Amino acid sequence: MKYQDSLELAGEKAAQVKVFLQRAGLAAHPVNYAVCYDYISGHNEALCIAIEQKLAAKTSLDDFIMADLYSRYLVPANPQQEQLLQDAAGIVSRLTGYTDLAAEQVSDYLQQLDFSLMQLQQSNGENSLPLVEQLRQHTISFQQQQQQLQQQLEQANQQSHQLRHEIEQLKQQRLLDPLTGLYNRLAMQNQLDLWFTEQPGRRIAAIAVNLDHFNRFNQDYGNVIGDVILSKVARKISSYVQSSGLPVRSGGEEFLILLPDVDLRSASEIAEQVRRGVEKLRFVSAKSKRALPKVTISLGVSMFQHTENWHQFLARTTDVLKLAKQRGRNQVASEAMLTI
Ligand SMILES: Nc1nc2c(ncn2[C@@H]2O[C@H](COP(=O)(O)OP(=O)(O)OP(=O)(O)O)[C@@H](O)[C@H]2O)c(=O)[nH]1
Repeated sequence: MKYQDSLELAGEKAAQVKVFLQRAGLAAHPVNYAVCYDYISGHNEALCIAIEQKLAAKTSLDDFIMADLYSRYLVPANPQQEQLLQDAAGIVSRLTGYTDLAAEQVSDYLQQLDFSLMQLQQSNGENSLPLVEQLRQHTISFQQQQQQLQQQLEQANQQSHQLRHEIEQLKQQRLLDPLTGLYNRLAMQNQLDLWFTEQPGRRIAAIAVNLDHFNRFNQDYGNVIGDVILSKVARKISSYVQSSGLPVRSGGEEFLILLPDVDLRSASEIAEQVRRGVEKLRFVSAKSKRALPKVTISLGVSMFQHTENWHQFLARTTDVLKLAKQRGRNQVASEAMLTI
């Protein structure tokens, strides 16, 4: 069991959770409550760090952020994964069973063979026909057993192929954001680790992208339309990323484009193209057929420095993005501006 708090302790924590949720203006529904309870308990270190970072950055926690924290740090194992693991365990145990059975059958047959040969030797040719017949029967039954085993092995082999395919699909899904289809933070982490270990001196640019005044958009038009906007903007962003780059949904309404072998100038040009592309998007409400307001994005561009780790790199890129916000939004800021 995950929680083993006494009734008294759980009551104290519940009171703290209530205060926390009230201060943050969050409803005490199960997701918010679970995230908050874990945070107050302090055992889930990764969750605590994530919340502390948000609080330090004065990010107001809302339902989306809480749902994101829930799925990232609290969500129980995915049932599909559980099923695959069970299937895999089933196939492995069946294969082990077949191997044991095959070894047993071979050993039995060899014993029978030894025994029959001994009897044949001792009989000196007399009464050898029934012995040969017995041996023939043993051989036939052994052949039948082996054929049956062969069929079972073929079946297990087919199932293991299918399983491998499903595992591959699941691995792929684990790396994708379900709303936008872009890569998620896990994929980004993997990719950055790969680039840095494969080629430590490699040039890597990052473009942080954030929708402008998206909170207002959500409030005015609702979260469902907000979601549609997010996925359309995501699609636009990825249309500017070549196959070598990585478009990522790094947070709720935040994206990141990682570009290997690109310098600051080229990355800034790409960022500007993305900005213009998104600005040109037009959205019409399916219900009222009325045009929705223009959506704009702010972008921050920086280059990886080999004296920093990738957390620092991404944090610096976010700082550059903040500069674009401060300068009035709907624009690109580059790290070169930070020193001006
Ligand atoms: N519809 C929808 N909204 C989301 C999602 N994830 C985050 N958001 C919303 O994005 C908004 C982000 O708001 P803020 O961080 O205040 O930023 P902003 O309003 O975009 O303002 P600036 O970034 O300063 O221009 C919040 O209203 C979140 O609820 C999502 O998956 N779907």
